[in-house]
Formats: sequence, structure tokens, C-alpha cells
Amino acid sequence: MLEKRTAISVEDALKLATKNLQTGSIEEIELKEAHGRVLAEDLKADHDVPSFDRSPYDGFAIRAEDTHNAKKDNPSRFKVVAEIGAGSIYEKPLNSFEAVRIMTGAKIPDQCNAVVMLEQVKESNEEGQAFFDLDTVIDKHHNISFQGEDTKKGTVLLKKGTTISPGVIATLATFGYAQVWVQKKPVIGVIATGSELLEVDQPLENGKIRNSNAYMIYAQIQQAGGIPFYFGQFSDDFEVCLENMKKALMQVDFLITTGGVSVGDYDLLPDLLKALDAEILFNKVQMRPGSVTTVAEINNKKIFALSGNPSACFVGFELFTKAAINAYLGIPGKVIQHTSATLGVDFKKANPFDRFIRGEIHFEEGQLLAYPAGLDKSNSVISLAKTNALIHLPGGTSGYLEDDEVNVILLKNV
Ligand SMILES: Nc1nc2c(c(=O)[nH]1)N[C@H]1C(S)=C(S)[C@@H](COP(=O)(O)OP(=O)(O)OC[C@H]3O[C@@H](n4cnc5c(N)ncnc54)[C@H](O)[C@@H]3O)O[C@H]1N2
Ligand code: MOO
Ligand SMILES: [Mg+2]
Repeated sequence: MLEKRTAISVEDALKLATKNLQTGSIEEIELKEAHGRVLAEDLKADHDVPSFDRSPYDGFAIRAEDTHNAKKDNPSRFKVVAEIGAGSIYEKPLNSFEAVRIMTGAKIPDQCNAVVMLEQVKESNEEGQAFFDLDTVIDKHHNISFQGEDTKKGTVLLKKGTTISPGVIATLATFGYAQVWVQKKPVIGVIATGSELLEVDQPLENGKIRNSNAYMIYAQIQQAGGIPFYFGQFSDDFEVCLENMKKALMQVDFLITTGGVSVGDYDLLPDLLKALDAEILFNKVQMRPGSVTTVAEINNKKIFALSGNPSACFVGFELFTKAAINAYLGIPGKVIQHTSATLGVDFKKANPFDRFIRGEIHFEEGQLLAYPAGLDKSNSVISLAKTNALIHLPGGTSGYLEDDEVNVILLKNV
């Protein structure tokens, strides 16, 4: 007799897949290696940026009050007493109608309060002494990048849980972080099951297929910020699978299996999970594909028993494993990132369950359009190559038409 499974909503399944998940441990790494990692501490500015008033232009630092009588027909004449490039400073006194030739990024001398661009003045030289004439009035604070205008000391700039982008790296470098504390990546085991599976480098045999899921999952783990650990593919042999799952569970933070989760004679995962004494959090979800996705827990470790069907396996990972990885990494906010797009074609199938169509989204004349990426079956694999989003059509609808607004799930953290 088949055990009856209760299909739960995607929302409830998501809650269970991330239930009790604590953020993992942290490690200190080189800044150069930090791109894509997740910040493990808040970053507070310990100084102003910039930390001194500086010139945004190549020009002359002056005292604005010296220009108050400057006119087209009666320019003010300045004597150039020094020249400073970025990184140099001028600390000597400065008299009226004296100026410092200053380059972009150099600190404004203390007695100066404005900068005129090189293009604004008429330069001259008398017996080796540089002068310039200025025929316009310059206001105090003209052309000055003020200390603290970018950020003030004490401001919390980046929150723990921020994904480190090139811009975050620039900010960290600005504050002297040669090393940075980040969340450790979860180690995620991958096991493929199925007597029909050939290794990728084996020639095709009648009735058999190459194992594509293990490599797909491997890449999905990398994309989601985990470290994949491949334990291999195993035929539908209970003892072999059990031993390998036990071995894997000792070495990983999460374990993913693919195949054997449905009700067939060789679908061993339900019994394997029972033999492991794992608690089944759910084994049926109101969604297509991936309705048979099963998530279990043992000793606080989650096992994602994903479908063998490639598209179902892909979707199961992107919805549930990805959410668990985000929780482990402490990435805040919505576990699933989505936006709306315009459906590019009719999709008339009625949907008792939520559908997650492997979608291809792109902009056409400023409008985000969503198309099915190819054959939309649970067992299709090639459509995954074009997939860059999942088009989410909620259950209980009678289908969608071209130009309808639909919800699309983005497949990368932004
Ligand atoms: N009587 C029923 N049959 C099925 C049901 C059901 O409710 N009642 N559910 C269907 C649904 S929905 C799905 S999805 C699949 C789930 O299958 P399993 O998770 O049990 O996976 P397998 O039976 O092992 O394989 C299914 C399919 O996928 C291919 N496969 C398996 N592993 C890989 C791999 N690593 N790389 C590529 N392809 C793989 C396998 O050859 C099969 O074709 O069950 C339905 N059946
Ligand atoms: O779980 Mo299956 O993929 O719904 O078709
Ligand atoms: Mg099966």
C-alpha cells in the first residue's frame, strides 16, 4: 500500500526548509578573495570620507575674498607661491592675492577656501615667477570636496549579511580592511541515485542516460555561495545508498540527493530517510515541477531529497536549498528575490498547483518580458540551458495570456 502524502503550500515548505537554521561560523579572508562572499560584521566608518577637504579639480587654491573686486576689465592678479599634487600638503602661511597651484585630490591649504579651475584663469610668468589673472568673483567654498561629504565617521555603512560586491570591496578598502570577516560557505554534499545513470564521460547505452543532475546541482551550489562536495552516483541499491548518505552526512552542512523520491519500486529515498531516522519536514509540495521534493532533518542537518527529473530537481534547489543556503549565510530579507515581467506568450494550461516555468527573461524596448525557456516538462533538461528566471504562476488559475503581468523569480542574488 502506498503511503499517502500530504501536499503542503510552497510558502509552508519554504518555512520548513529554513526552519531552525542558524547562520554558520565565520572566517577571516583576504580582501582580494572576498567578492561574492557575505559580510559577517557591520562596518562602521572610523573616519570621515574624505578625511580632509580636497580639490575636485586641477587649478588654484585661493582665498575667495581676494576675488571680490574681480571683473572682466579689471581682473584680480594672484601670485602662485607653491604647487601641490595629490598626496602633498601646503602648510606655510598664505598672504592676500597669493595662490597655491593644486591638483585634483590634493588637500586644500588651511588658509584657502575655494578652487578655480586651470581653464578659468589666464596664466603668466614674470622672471620665473608664476601669476594668473582671474576676472570673475568666486564664492567661498567654490569647488571644494568637503571632509565627510561622502560619509561621516560613525555611520554604519554596511550591514552584516551584505553580499560583497566590487563596490563593497571599494568601501572596505577605503577603511583599511586588508582582511575581512565573512560567513563560512556551507559545505554541501551531492549524491545522485539511479541505476540508469552513466558517468558523463561514458558512451550512451540503450535505456541509460548520463547523470546531468549532479553536475547541475554542483554548479547551483557554487552559484548560491556554497562549497559542493560530490560523493558520486550510486545505483538503486539500498545498502550502498545508505552507507554513502551516512558517510556524507558526517562531512557536510547540508546534503542533497537527486532521484528516487517518488513512489516507484526503485525510489529508495523515503525508506533511506526512514533508515537514517531523519525527520521528514515535507515530502509533497503543491507545485509543478518538483511536487515530490522532500526535505528532512537529522541532527540539525537538512537533507534535500530532490527529484530525479532534471527540471524538478533544478526548481527544488532554487526554491528550497537556495533559501536554506541564504539563511545559513545570514543573507537577510526575502529568501526569494522576485520581480514582475510581462508574459511574452500565452500559457493556457490550468494550474491546480503553483507552476514554476523555467523562464527566459530579457528587456525589449524597456519592458521586461518573460518567455518559457523551452519544453516545459518536469523531465526536460535542455530548456534549463536558457533559463535565467522562474516564471511563477500561482495555483488555482485557468492559465495566462500574452501581456499578462507575471511574477518572476530571479535566479541570482542581486
Ligand atoms: N505513479 C507516480 N509516478 C510518479 C509520480 C507520482 O506521484 N506517482 N511523481 C512523478 C513526479 S511528479 C516526478 S518529479 C518524478 C520523480 O522522480 P524521482 O524523484 O523518483 O526520480 P527517479 O525516478 O529516480 O527519476 C526520474 C527521472 O529523472 C531521471 N534522472 C534521475 N536522476 C538523474 C540524474 N542524476 N540526471 C539526469 N536525469 C536523472 C531518471 O532517469 C528518470 O527519467 O516521478 C514521477 N513519477
Ligand atoms: O515533482 Mo514532478 O516534477 O511535479 O513533475
Ligand atoms: Mg522515481
